[in-house]
Amino acid sequence: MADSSAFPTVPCTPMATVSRIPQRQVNAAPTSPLSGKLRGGNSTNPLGDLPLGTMNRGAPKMQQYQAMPKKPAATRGVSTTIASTRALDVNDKRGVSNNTKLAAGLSRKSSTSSSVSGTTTFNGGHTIRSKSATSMRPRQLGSRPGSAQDDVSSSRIMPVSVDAINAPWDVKGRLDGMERSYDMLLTRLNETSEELNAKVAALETERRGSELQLRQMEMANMELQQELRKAKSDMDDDQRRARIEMEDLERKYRNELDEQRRLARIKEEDLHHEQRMKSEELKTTSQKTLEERDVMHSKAVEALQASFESEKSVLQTQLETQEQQLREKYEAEAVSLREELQILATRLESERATATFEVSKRDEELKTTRALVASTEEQLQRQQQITGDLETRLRQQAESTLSMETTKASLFAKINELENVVMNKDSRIRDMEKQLADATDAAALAKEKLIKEETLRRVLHNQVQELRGNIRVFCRVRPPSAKESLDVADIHYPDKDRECSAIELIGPSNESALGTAMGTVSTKTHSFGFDRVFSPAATNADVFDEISQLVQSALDGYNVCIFCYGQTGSGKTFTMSSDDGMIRRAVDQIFSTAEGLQDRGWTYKLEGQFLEIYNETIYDLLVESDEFDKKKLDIRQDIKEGKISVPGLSSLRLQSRTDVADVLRRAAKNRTVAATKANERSSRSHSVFILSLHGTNESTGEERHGTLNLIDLAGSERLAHSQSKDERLRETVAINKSLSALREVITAIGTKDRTHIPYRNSKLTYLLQYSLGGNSKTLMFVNISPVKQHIPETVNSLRFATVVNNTHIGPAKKK
Ligand SMILES: Nc1ncnc2c1ncn2[C@@H]1O[C@H](COP(=O)(O)OP(=O)(O)OP(=O)(O)O)[C@@H](O)[C@H]1O
Repeated sequence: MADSSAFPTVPCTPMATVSRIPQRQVNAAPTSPLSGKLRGGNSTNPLGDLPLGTMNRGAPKMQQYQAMPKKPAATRGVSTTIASTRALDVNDKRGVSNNTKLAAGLSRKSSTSSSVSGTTTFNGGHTIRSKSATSMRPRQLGSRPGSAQDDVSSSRIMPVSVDAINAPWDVKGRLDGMERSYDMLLTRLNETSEELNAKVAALETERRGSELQLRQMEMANMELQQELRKAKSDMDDDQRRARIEMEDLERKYRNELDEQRRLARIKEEDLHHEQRMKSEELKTTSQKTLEERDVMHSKAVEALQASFESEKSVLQTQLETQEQQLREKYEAEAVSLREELQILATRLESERATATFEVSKRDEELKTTRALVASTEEQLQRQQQITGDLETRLRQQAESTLSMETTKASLFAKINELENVVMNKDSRIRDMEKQLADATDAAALAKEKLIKEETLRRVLHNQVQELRGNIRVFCRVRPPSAKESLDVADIHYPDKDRECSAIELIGPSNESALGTAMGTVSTKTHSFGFDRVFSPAATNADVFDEISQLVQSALDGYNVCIFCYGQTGSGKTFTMSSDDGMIRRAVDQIFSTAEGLQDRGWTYKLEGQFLEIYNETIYDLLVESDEFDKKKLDIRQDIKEGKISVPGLSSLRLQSRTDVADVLRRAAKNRTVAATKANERSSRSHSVFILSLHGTNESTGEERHGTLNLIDLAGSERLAHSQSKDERLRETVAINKSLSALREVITAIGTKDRTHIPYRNSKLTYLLQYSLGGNSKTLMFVNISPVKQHIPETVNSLRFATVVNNTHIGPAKKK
């Protein structure tokens, strides 16, 4: 039996190959190269490797077999049956390349075996002839134990020997021999499969050569056919001639033939008679012989039949066993194949899934690409449309350009005309411009002259003031706040469009006894005149414009004293110490002018001091905050030098506007600290900013010493009105004392007899001794409130201001 390992796994692909093999090739497997491959894939076919030559050589062997000494027909018949079964087996296996087909082949084999392969007839010469026997291979018939291997190794033909055919009726031995041959063939099959492949290739080459030869032969055939046609026509001619001759001869010999026939018929009848007689005799003899032989043959057939039956049953059993084994093997193989198939299917499924995924991905990409293509096409269409529109517009543009060219030409003509007109007009305009320029120059000259005259007027006015020696007084009325808007005093500015020096205050109603009896009410108008009156509309800039020349005097070496007088809340601090107040503006101007004077050789050194007089005590506003209030300062007079100093008072060098801003900030901070200690202290103290200027001229060697005192006085309310108590009372007394002293000093200065001027009555007057006493240019701001309720205080302030304004202090001197 063939080893199970001899059945290699049939791959899937060869199955497909098999299914494509034409049926003709399957049946004629040994001669087909494809069947060779098929055999290579199915090693269970022991005859599958028989080469073409071997198979072809089967015919002579068959003839040899037929020519062999006759065996008992029954024996040969059995061998033939087995051989034909094998042959069928081989053919079936060759034709079936998968398990299913193999199983079908096996079942077919079985049925074939049981029907004793085709027709078995007994001929007179005891020869068994069958269809299977004629188609089977002689080598199978001749296989026997011991000789098979040599035969296979020496040749692929199974040798057929007469001895084998005449071998004794050892069916088992013969079967064993056949099985061994079968095994050897199987082994050989594996060995020769490669050779077969090579041979198949060679056969293929041979086939191609044969095809070539066939084509050549076809060509030759065609030539031959042509010759044949020619020969045929020649032959037709000859035939015609021969027929005529034949007919002649026929006619000639017909009579002779008829005669001969008649004679032969007579002779035949004689012979027939004789033959019938002899035949009767022979028939009788033969009948006897045949009957004897029939009896003998019947016995032999019966014996053969019995032996055949037993052998058949043995074979049947073996066949079934083989079939069972094969079935099991094939089933196992089928299972493994199925598993393999399953694995392949799984793999295929996963590959299909991957492929599906890939396909879907590609689909997505395709969709995206299509969408992209669609959008691109859309864009292209849009672009084309735009291009079309643009072309249309271009055409329209070209047309309009053409028409514009025409228009342009006509316009050029018009332009030329207009240019001529314009040129004429230009010359007229130039004339007019010249006239205008002349007029403007004249106006500028007139304005300049006017300004100069105004300046001159002011200078002269100042000179007159200086000659008169008066302290100048500026009156400033602050605007009412939102709260005060319903209680505003009736204030008039009678010369607001001219000198701006008069102010009228309409007092409260007065009802006299007579007036009451008469039923009349009188109001008093308080009229005052000062150097300048500023209405609520005036800004600090407007105010500073009027005092800038006075500030300039400090650079020229004069002592300048500017102070603000007025009741609490009348606008003193706003005028003097606010961000754009007189201190800031005066210092700015001094720095600007000093910088301008550098060209003329002047260098200025500036120093600042800031003090506060509160309750007749002097405080340094430029010390550190924690030092404030700790240092007590006093005033010292240097009669020789003619100046007042405060020893220990901080004096800061001011080199820039920033330094001045720092000084003001520090002073404001200290005043805030002081305010927490004494409520509303800032209103109830005098603050004095002292700017000392020392100028030297390198070119001329001149020196100038000037002082600018900017003073924000405490509120000037009268004691009777203040209703103050305790500390507040003390403050008020101190304030009134210093302000009274100021009044007294100014009054004393204004008198003709100046023997005693009470400067030392207060710290304020003592400090301002040289600023008030004739060696100074002094300016007093009288700040007044616009509130009706404050009219009495306002009138009081204005009266004091009038006194000051009328005071003659003599001309100031340069130092
Ligand atoms: N010309 C002005 N224009 C606008 N507001 C002003 C003007 N003058 C004063 N004020 C405002 O009036 C209020 C009182 O002014 P300010 O503090 O200067 O008065 P004061 O006389 O210095 O008072 P005190 O004696 O208490 O220091 C402030 O709010 C100030 O801003």
